[in-house]
Amino acid sequence: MSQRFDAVVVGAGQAGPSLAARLGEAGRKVAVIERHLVGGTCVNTGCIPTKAMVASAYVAHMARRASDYGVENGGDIKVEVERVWQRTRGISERSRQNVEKWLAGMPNVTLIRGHAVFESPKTLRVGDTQIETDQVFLDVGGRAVVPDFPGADRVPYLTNVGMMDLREMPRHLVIVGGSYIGLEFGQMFRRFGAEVSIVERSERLLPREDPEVSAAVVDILQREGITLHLGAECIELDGKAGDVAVLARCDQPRKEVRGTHILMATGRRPNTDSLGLQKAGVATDKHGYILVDDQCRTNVEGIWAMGDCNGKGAFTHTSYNDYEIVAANLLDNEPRRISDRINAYALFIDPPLARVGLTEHEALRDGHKVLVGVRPMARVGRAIERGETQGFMKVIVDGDTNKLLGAAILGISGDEAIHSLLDVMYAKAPYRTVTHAVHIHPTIAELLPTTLQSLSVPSG
Ligand SMILES: Cc1cc2nc3c(=O)[nH]c(=O)nc-3n(C[C@H](O)[C@H](O)[C@H](O)COP(=O)(O)OP(=O)(O)OC[C@H]3O[C@@H](n4cnc5c(N)ncnc54)[C@H](O)[C@@H]3O)c2cc1C
Ligand SMILES: NC(=O)c1ccc[n+]([C@@H]2O[C@H](COP(=O)([O-])OP(=O)(O)OC[C@H]3O[C@@H](n4cnc5c(N)ncnc54)[C@H](O)[C@@H]3O)[C@@H](O)[C@H]2O)c1
Repeated sequence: MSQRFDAVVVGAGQAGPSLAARLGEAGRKVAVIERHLVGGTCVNTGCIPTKAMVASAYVAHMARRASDYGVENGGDIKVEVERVWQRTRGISERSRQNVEKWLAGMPNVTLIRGHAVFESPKTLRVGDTQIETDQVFLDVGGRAVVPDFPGADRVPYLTNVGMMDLREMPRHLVIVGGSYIGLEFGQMFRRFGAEVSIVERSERLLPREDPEVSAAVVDILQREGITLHLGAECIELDGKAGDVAVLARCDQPRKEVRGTHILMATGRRPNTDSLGLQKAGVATDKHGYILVDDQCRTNVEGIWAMGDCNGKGAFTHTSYNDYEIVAANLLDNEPRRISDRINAYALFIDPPLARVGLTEHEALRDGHKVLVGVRPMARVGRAIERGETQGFMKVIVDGDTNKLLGAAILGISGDEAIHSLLDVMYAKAPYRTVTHAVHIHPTIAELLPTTLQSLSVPSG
């Protein structure tokens, strides 16, 4: 069978459905091809279910701390794992169903289920169906990458996908990789009652962050009883279901961390290896990320790549922004670009780590005249009143231009408060815009002006 569309979107993750909607509204006949679950990683096995679980873990944590607030709840807290999963699944499934309904109601858009492969730049195959089109928009995302550790072929392990199907509470979860996935799952499972060990190759957690950020995150996790093994080299896996071990062979002395379950959180790779990109002539880098220009165009006329698969971002908001860029250029005559994007993300441990722009290290490396302001959360009224004073806020300003270069807020509600700095950075306004703004009392953002009034040249 053969079908013809004006445009084909491959992947119904964070960029694809929104672009399909715009193209359909513009009168184009559009196919969206999805091989698995509509909504992609974020909705089904990523942001949405993990943040739902983080919320359960937070409640468990605060319930244990209830008496700090003068509330007695009768002693031991029991986490009913099956109910946590039911709640999580419910939230994720409703989100997926909403996207499915949205797609089904889009004018001029057809959802085709199956795995798409290029046969030529303007021809794709999905099973027995050949699809001819003028334009292809790839939004194929990525998946967990598991290094070729000795033992990985015989020792059972989980990735973020398997974590969603777990039905029992691990007695001891051993996590390889101490970054977003490892730290978010690590803290939540510790709060659910599991023993948690994290094995990380780098000498410090989150090595891309400034050292005091890494140190504060280590402190937060260790206070909750998470065991960290940093600088772990030459990892091997051993054992069988229910009794597994992660070994760091090159360490002196050699390390062995035994547990009941292993979670691999060692990064992701793009889903571009089974897409037939060679048949279309689409170029990738050596890791398989599709090479794109500043407006998500590949090297082949009529083919675009958006989201995690182009390697220009690894977040839901960057994937969605890629859609906005493509739509603006194609449909609105507005030349939006990836390079206009300011790096921003949050690590959703509790308290969260929110980041925008450059770290202090990056700002110094780039030759800026760096000024830094720091304020511990223990000196932020709202954090004191809430009894959640871990962490600090740090702002980085260019002393020549008076512009904000970056910020980190490791602290309660930092993931929200940081947007008042991010928006000023997008506006390219001087940092004094923030110091002159009157913020609401008592909030976390209220102390951002004060932090900016304490700028000085960093000592180290
Ligand atoms: C555990 C976890 C937690 C996360 N938490 C956050 C968070 O809190 N905040 C945040 O911003 N980001 C988070 N992320 C990252 C976020 O999920 C991704 O950046 C985002 O989903 C990328 O969207 P995408 O559209 O590029 O790809 P995806 O969401 O991966 O969608 C790609 C889609 O393409 C389909 N597909 C692939 N190949 C084909 C093919 N050949 N034919 C047909 N269909 C195909 C896939 O089935 C999938 O549905 C998290 C990720 C993980 C794993
Ligand atoms: N809050 C969020 O926005 C959020 C949450 C979860 C995931 N994500 C996305 O998912 C992606 C994947 O997250 P991730 O944490 O798996 O990957 P990552 O690439 O961020 O980190 C991988 C970690 O594993 C370590 N590692 C790699 N190889 C190792 C080895 N051989 N031995 C020991 N340690 C090793 C690395 O040093 C690193 O710390 C991220 O890029 C992120 O964008 C985002």
